[in-house]
Amino acid sequence: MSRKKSQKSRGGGSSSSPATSARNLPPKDGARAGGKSCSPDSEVPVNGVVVPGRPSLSNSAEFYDMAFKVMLVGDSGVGKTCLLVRFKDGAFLAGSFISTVGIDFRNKVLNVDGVKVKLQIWDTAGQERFRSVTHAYYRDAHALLLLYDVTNKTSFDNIQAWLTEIHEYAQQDVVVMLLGNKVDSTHERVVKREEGEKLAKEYGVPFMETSAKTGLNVDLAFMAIGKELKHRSMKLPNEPKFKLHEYVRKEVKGSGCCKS
Ligand SMILES: Nc1nc2c(ncn2[C@@H]2O[C@H](COP(=O)(O)OP(=O)(O)OP(=O)(O)O)[C@@H](O)[C@H]2O)c(=O)[nH]1
Repeated sequence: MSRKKSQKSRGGGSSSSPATSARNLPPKDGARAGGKSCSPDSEVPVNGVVVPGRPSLSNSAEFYDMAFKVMLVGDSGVGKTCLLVRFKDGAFLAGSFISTVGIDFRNKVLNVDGVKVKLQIWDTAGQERFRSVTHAYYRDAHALLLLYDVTNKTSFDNIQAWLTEIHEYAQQDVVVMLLGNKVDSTHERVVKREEGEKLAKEYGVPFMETSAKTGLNVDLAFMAIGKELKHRSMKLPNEPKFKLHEYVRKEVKGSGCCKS
């Protein structure tokens, strides 16, 4: 599958403008990027967790102890690619919006309490026409970051439909986190933080507002997922149970504050 993006106007929704150009993305780990090898590292899934048989090298040539698959989902234009690029490269892809075609992944190894946790992060296309492609990837996902755009009410209204889709296609115990992105756009905001919080509470999922532009809460979102997955898979006898909701509540920063 190609990871080229088709250019389209801003404003979200699921229009399907024809492809005109590819975005000048930084190099990616995913196989679909520039003809690099597509197969993830030689890892053996054990109880759904990808555990290397020996200290392993990831695509990004970093050792890790355990690996998990994380998917970014949500309407087209909510900022999934930008969130991933911010997390992976610490950069923001400003300029014209070029929509993802299909699906692609990038790796990042996090140090979670002394354990090297590799997140293989799949960036999906939000456009309706790619839905059947992304459905196939839900099954293997350990965590899903579900995004809406705080400046786009439709993307927020569609969260319910995304959750229904997740319940239909993902594993029952998949970790889901709701993210309200683009909080830097204060003047264009149409979805209040309280609305996001209420919806997340209704569905029992952790919630935070993020900005791929400023970096607000971006590292935190992935670290929270990494911590939850690591604790689930290790379950050390003397270790207190990790409480994802509590961790997020404690660590999250408000949009008026600082960078993550
Ligand atoms: N102000 C602001 N703009 C953002 C932010 N994140 C993304 N954008 C902009 O929103 C547009 C869409 O971002 P993408 O990351 O391509 O959106 P996407 O969810 O990957 O879209 P699809 O690939 O179509 O699914 C781009 O013009 C970005 O520059 C953010 O945090 N703040």
